Amino acid sequence: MANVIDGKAVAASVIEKVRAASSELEAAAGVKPGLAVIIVGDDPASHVYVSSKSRMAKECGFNSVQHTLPAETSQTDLLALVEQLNGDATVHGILVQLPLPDHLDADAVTQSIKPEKDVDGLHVINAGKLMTGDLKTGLISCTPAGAMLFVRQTHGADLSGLNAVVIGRSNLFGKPMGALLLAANATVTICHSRTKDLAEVCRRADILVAAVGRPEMVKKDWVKPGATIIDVGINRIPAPERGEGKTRLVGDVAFAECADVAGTITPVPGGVGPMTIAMLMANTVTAAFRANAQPEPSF
Ligand SMILES: Nc1nc(=O)c2c([nH]1)NC[C@@H]1CN(c3ccc(C(=O)N[C@@H](CCC(=O)O)C(=O)O)cc3)C=[N+]21
Repeated sequence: MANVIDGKAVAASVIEKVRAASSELEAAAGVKPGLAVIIVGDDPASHVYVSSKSRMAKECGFNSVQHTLPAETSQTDLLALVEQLNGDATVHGILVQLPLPDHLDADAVTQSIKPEKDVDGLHVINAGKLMTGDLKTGLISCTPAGAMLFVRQTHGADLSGLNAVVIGRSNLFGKPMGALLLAANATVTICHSRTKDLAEVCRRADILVAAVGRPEMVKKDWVKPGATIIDVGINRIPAPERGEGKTRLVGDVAFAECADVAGTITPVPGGVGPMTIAMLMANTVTAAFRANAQPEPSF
C-alpha cells in the first residue's frame, strides 16, 4: 500500500507559515496582505470555493474583500473593477474566479490584472517568467505550485534522472506543472487527448500527474511500481450507495487500485485541493511583501 499524502496537513503547515509571515509584515511595515476575489454569476460550486478562499484569507490575517457580481455583468464593468483593484494599494492579490459566464472574455480579464497582483499566475508575464526559468520574481499558478510541494517532499528538490509525466496541457495547470518539473531537472512528458498509447507513456513515469477531469481514468496497469502519483482531478460523480441523488468526489486516478502499486499517492478529496488554496494565500503574502520592499518568505 502506497504512502498516502495528507494534503490537509501539508496545507495547514503552509497556512501556518503564511499567518506568521502576515503578522511579521504587519509588525515591520504596518500593512495587512489584501486579497480581492471577484466572482461573477451564481454557479454554486464556484461560490463554495470562493467562500472557502475568503475564510482562509481571514484565518491568515489578511484583508479579504469579495466582489460578487451578477451573471449579466458586462465586460466593460468587470474590466473597470479590475482596474480599480489594480490601483488600490491595500489590495496585493486579485483573483477572478473561473469559469466566467460565456459572454465574458476570461482571457482578456486575466491579462488585465497587474502581473504583481496576479496571484493565480495566469498573466503572460508570470507564465513567461516560469517558462524561462525565473522562479523567483513572478507568481506561480497555485495548483502546480502546491503539487510541486508534494513532489519535493517525496523526492527532494532535484529530480535528475526521474521521468515525470503530466496528463493535461492547460495553461492553468499542465503547462506550468511541466515547467516546474523541468526546472527541477526531471525529464518531462506532457500528454493530452491526442497522445498515442497513453497507458504505456504513463507506465514509464516515476512521477505521474493527472489533470484531465475524467473520473478515475488512470488505472492500476498504467502505474510503474513505486511511482509517485499526484491526482489533480476533482470530479463529482453520482453515489447512489450513499442514498438517492447523492454524489461524491473522485480524482482522475482510480485511487484504491493504484494505491496498491504506487509508492506515494495523493487522495481526492484531501490532496491537491486544500494545497491550491494554501498556495493562493502564500502568493498573496508574497505579493504583499514585494509591494512593501520586504525580504519575502519562502514556501
Ligand atoms: N481563478 C481561479 N483560480 C482557481 O484556483 C480556481 C478557479 N478559478 N476556479 C475553480 C478551480 C477549482 N479550485 C479548487 C480549489 C480548491 C479545492 C478544494 O479544496 N477541494 C477539496 C474538496 C472540496 C469539496 O468537498 O468540494 C479537496 O480536494 O479536498 C477544489 C478546487 C480552484 N480553482
